[in-house]
Amino acid sequence: MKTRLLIVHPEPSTLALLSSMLMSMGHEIDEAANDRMAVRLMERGGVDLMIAGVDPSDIEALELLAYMRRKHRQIPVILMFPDSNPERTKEALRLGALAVLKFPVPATELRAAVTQALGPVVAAQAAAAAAAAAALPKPTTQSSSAPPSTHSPHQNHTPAPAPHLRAEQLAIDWGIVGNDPSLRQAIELAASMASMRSPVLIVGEPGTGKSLLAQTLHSMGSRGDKAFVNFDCTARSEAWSEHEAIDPNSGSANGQSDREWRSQLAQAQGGTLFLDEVSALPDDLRLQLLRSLQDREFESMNSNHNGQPDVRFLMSTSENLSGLVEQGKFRQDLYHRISVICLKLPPLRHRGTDIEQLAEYFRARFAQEFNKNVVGFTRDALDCLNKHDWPGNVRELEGVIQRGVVLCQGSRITSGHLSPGLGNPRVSRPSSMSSRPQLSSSIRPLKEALEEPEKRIIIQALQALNWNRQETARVLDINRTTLYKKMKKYGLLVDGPIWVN
Ligand SMILES: Nc1ncnc2c1ncn2[C@@H]1O[C@H](COP(=O)(O)OP(=O)(O)OP(=O)(O)O)[C@@H](O)[C@H]1O
Repeated sequence: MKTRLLIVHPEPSTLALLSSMLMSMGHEIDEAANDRMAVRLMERGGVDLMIAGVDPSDIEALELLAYMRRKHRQIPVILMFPDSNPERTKEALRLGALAVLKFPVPATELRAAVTQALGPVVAAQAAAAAAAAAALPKPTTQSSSAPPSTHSPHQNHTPAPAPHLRAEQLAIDWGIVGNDPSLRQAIELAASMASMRSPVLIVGEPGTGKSLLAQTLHSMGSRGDKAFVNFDCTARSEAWSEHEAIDPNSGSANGQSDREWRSQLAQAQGGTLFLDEVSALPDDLRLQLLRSLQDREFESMNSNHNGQPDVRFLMSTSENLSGLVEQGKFRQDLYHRISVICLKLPPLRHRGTDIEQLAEYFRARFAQEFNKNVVGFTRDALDCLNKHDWPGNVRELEGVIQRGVVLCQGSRITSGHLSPGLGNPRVSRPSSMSSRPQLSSSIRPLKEALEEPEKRIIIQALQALNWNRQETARVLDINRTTLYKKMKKYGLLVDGPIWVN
């Protein structure tokens, strides 16, 4: 799939230089010496990215950008200024420029900016190709408020409730592939609150795209050009439990958590602090979070800023937080504050045709990355993908397709290029895990073969101990974080499908 770039610059020699820098990436290039020519080429259609060199001191420097935002909102624009001009840069970013580079620009930097800008475009092309390949019924003019249909990969391509253009649009705008109604609902809700300051909790199984959605929510809003600080609560909790094991006297009393919290807030000043897997946040930091949220409420009630850092909190969880509250394992007061706005991401196995769209997207991405001429999938490979349960959700699919592209010697990925065991009958979910998984008799890598008995032992212990993790970790003689990670890996984290509306 070729992408077309439009380069705009008044200097013919610069135009030629930029074209030669980018042509080697395999893009088709159009050139325009001025705004008028650029507009004409835009109206002809087919352009995926505009790169324009402008003089920031020129009063009309941002006219072309403004035109692009008015008429071609989805097409990214990269500007190049010959001199640094922070004021104009800020204005250009506010108007919607994807990036402002200083010209002359090193070829590597320019190519990196172009690759980044075209990521969503490639995703959109892949989504469109996947939709076409799946030969879905023609989209109707159904409105997006129509009730969402329930999708199952077993259903034979139930017509999607909204036009596929919609999926394309999502991919173009935010690099999120998928047409599932619940996914779309979550993204639309995210878009509507992107510039608000209120905390948002993103809920979904591991690998469903919670971090991607958090990053998108941040980038879409008014804080998009400020810091996005990702705080991995599980890693923090693990580091902390190791520290405790070495020094049992250390803890919150020594003020370390206070310093750590302040440092995170300082880093995220003006932007977003994303607490990934918030239920793993250690108790002392939960208290810090609660205080920060309370201070925020106090501040807005009194409409004064009492020196609190200006940080928006986004959080994710793959656990049933209300269940943890009931079991006394998560503070109720904190839960009420963080769960006011809750975005729910559906598991991949409930997302019907999204499996094929995502597979096509990752195939295109990895084929480009590894420079391989892998153009699609055989029917048996698609059957395998559709039959699988995807406990690791989109992340698992991404890994499977990456492997498929690497192993594929021909032009299409076959079932043989996919992971062994994929397409076997679906494994049961945590709620119906009474039966033991069968051990395969085929010879496989040891690490992979050991996963099945490990999973079975963990399930047995959890069931025997009524899913009490602390007890289970004690009985299995592993620490709680290790148990948590293994549960996450095997798709055992969720007590019930809390993200299904
Ligand atoms: N709809 C999507 N379109 C394209 N890529 C996606 C989509 N959803 C997830 N991904 C990709 O799948 C991978 C896993 O996504 P992400 O890390 O956001 O999941 P997560 O729910 O935060 O996982 P975890 O709970 O394990 O932290 C990432 O590489 C992400 O870019």
